[in-house]
Amino acid sequence: MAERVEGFNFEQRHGKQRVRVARVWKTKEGKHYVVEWRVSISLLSDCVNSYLRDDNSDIVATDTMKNTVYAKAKECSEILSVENFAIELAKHFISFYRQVTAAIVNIVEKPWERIIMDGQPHMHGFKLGSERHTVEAIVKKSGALQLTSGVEGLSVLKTTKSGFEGFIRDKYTALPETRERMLATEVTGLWRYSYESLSSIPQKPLYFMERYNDVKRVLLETFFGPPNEGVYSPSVQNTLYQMARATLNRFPDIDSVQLKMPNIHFLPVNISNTGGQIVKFNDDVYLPTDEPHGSIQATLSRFWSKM
Ligand SMILES: O=c1[nH]c(=O)c2[nH]c(=O)[nH]c2[nH]1
Repeated sequence: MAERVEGFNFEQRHGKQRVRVARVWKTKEGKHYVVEWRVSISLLSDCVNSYLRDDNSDIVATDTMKNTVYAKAKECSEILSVENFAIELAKHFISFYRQVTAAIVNIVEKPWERIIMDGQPHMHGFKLGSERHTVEAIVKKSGALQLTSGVEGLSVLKTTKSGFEGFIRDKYTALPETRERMLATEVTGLWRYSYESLSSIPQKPLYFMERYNDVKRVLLETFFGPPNEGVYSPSVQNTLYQMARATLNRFPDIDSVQLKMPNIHFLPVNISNTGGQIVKFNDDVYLPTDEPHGSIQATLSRFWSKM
């Protein structure tokens, strides 16, 4: 989106980051639903004069963008997925302002979950869960759409069925080979949907919310394996690939999956003093660490995907 300005190439965008909004919906029967979103907006718009001279006549004020988040939240009279809210916001900016050629809306949803008390879902009580649902919607004036959903902070750990063998050994290698270790990671996932226009997205208001839960389930099932036997992981790399592949195989409307899976190490504890060994590691006592950690990431796309 570069343009030529005074003999230079010039690219610009402006927006409002981290606008926080919560929205509550209440049914006649007294059941409440709540979402909390952190919304970031970035507009590609023809407002080059504001950079070149004292002329703000083409600027959509970022304060207006912030207000729009609250106004649109108010307008949503029915519960909707974070994806649909992002698309609604983006649609507003590209259709309302002649200057705006594309809107990029990123939202992170805070994981408020209905509390269950004595097996009974509470009508208006919620507690904070852990992993967060994310979305990026890019909408152009033409109606072209790029929709990417994701999950962040999905921390998982298994205490066995993980090993790491057969890697390069050289004069700096100290890591022993093993078929028995802990495997822990914090998954960040992004998946791009195949819908390429505003008119092609599914009409069901909670479609993408269900997809989010289904993708998470497939990622977790693949990471852990069946409850009793589990599944052996020969490396984080292989497990990551299996997770990405299972997602593409299961969901035909997802074209591309990116996974980041840091290898969070649990170090075996062995302690001795001159009197002998105080703690001898027997796959039982570990030193949990967060630094340093391995970093493993990959993107798997269908051949025809544009990601
Ligand atoms: O699953 C792993 N992948 C690696 O690339 C790696 N490197 C390492 O030291 N341990 C591990 N484990």
